[in-house]
Amino acid sequence: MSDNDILSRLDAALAARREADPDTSYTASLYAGGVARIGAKIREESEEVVEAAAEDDDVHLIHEVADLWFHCMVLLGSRGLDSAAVQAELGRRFGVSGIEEKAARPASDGHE
Ligand SMILES: N=c1c2ncn([C@@H]3O[C@H](COP(=O)(O)OP(=O)(O)OP(=O)(O)O)[C@@H](O)[C@H]3O)c2ncn1[C@@H]1O[C@H](COP(=O)(O)O)[C@@H](O)[C@H]1O
Repeated sequence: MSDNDILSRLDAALAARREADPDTSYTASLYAGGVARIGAKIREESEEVVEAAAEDDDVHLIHEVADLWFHCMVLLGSRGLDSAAVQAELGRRFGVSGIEEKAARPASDGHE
């Protein structure tokens, strides 16, 4: 099994946690707190990623990015989505220059 399979395995685990007890599942406790709680964790973990990036400790950086990915996956799970949807979007973008893609966006596109 490749390391990439961990994302789909984790997707399945996170989906199963929708029925779990928040007292025994960290994921279920995040779901119970909704976007406010999950979003707060994503902000916190994002900050920790940036702080780790300023250090010369690759293991710490990888640990913090894993925390951030995990909490983003929980956010997707809370909406009934999963990492496969994000991988599909990255696949759609693959090979398209970010500079060219942004220049081709319609003027009405609200994304920055
Ligand atoms: N991959 C993860 C995972 N990554 C991080 N975390 C938790 O995320 C939390 C992060 O907490 P904190 O912010 O307090 O910790 P921190 O920011 O790393 O702390 P410091 O860096 O400041 O020391 C910790 O409780 C971690 O255990 C995770 N919790 C669960 N999973 C996966 O989710 C599955 C389901 O977990 P449960 O829902 O708990 O059963 C597990 O089997 C795992 O596969």
